[in-house]
Amino acid sequence: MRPVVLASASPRRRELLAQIGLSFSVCPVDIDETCLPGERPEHYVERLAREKAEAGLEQANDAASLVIGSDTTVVCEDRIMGKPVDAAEAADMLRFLSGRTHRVMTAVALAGDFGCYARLVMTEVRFRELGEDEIHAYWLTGEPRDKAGGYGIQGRGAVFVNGLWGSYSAVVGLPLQETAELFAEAGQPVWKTWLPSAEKSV
Ligand SMILES: Cc1cn([C@H]2C[C@H](O)[C@@H](COP(=O)(O)OP(=O)(O)OP(=O)(O)O)O2)c(=O)[nH]c1=O
Repeated sequence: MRPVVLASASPRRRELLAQIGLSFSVCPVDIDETCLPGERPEHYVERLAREKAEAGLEQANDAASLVIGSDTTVVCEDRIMGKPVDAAEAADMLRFLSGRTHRVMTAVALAGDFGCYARLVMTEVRFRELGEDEIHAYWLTGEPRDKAGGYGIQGRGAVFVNGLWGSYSAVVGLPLQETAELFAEAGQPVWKTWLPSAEKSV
């Protein structure tokens, strides 16, 4: 397997990638995440995932590296939600998501000497009705701060969710099945890393 780099500062993406058995290094990148005028959310998330992967490849010392970039955005009735900047914005997002079904859009991109491959994954998540007191208490836990839509399904935010259709790992930040697909497309199937060393060359 070629050297794998995760171009992300997200601890969730790190945990998810480790889950499928890959060895990798982490190299966060700093890109402009401004949405372009009139840009559709699905184009926006895929563009950012590609830009993160490509910026990571530029930073990597090894030209043989495979670099992963990803982006997650919550979309509810054409409202695009990134990470809340403060308590008021977080509460506003959660009030809007309350009792509704929203879409979590996550794109993953893999950049290497072959170019850049990407996948866009859409997952529907339904929230039950939320109360003002729990919205306030949830902010105080610190969990909403660094998460798109102001919640984390893998944490306390799980108690808000009463339905999910699609990819759980994509909601948390990295769609694992699609990530493995990109590695296979790049000629580096993930399952080969699971083999004991003696069988790796087979
Ligand atoms: C909806 C949802 C999002 N999130 C997180 C995943 C992402 O880390 C974050 C969305 O922000 P992103 O801008 O996609 O990613 P990031 O800034 O955290 O990391 P980087 O750009 O360096 O890769 O929201 C959860 O952890 N749980 C959830 O349920």
